[in-house]
Amino acid sequence: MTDATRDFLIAPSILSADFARLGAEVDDVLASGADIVHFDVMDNHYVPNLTIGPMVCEALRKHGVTAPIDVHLMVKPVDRLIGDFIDAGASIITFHPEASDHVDRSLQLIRDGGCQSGLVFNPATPLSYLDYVMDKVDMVLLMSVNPGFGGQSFLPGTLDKLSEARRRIDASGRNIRLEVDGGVKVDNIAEVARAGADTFVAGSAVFKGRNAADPHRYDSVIRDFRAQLAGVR
Ligand SMILES: O=C(CO)[C@@H](O)[C@H](O)COP(=O)(O)O
Ligand SMILES: [Fe+2]
Repeated sequence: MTDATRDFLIAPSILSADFARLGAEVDDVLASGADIVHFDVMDNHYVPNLTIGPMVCEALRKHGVTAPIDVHLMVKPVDRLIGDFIDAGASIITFHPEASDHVDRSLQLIRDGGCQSGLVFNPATPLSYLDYVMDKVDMVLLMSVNPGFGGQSFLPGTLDKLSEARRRIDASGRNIRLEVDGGVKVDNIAEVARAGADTFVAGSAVFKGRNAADPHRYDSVIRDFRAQLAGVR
């Protein structure tokens, strides 16, 4: 495994940000040390919640956000929105394989649009969806909660699944990120990293963790995450 594949990235989920001041929230969290912006798209069909779409992604780019935007599509069908998010400035687009009739085609659409591609696995979705498309994914995202809402508790069964995903990624010899999403907190991030994750989505933990002295900064919680990860390297 190369060092590059184990660089740890912190990806705050803006689902838990203050939507009334989203641009400023994204600026603040990036200035506080976050690496990438996790952008949850929910359609009230594939998941029982409704959030934000390509116009908001485009607005963040126009606002001046230059960090990678990691679009997590929880929508069905997926293909038309892939094109819209490519045009809106997404950097990474992941989708749930059950929500696409043609997984290979959806992955290819993302790559053809110049974005990094990935598959998302719900807690009960088997990793076998990777079997014939490993060469078409740049990211594997394991849900550690059932998708649809922030603020849920980490499902412990995810740890073994992360180890299995890490084995598959290492065996592929490709530089594929292993992201985890749901219930990641300061007190479990080290264990999650030890199981094989290198990219950590955290919504409520980050946005409820404003600095006590300055409510526009998140340095202290992001520093706490990194301190935990430093012990894992
Ligand atoms: O995709 C989702 C939920 O479906 C996530 O990205 C959540 O937004 C993570 O929130 P926390 O569990 O970290 O609060
Ligand atoms: Fe997400």
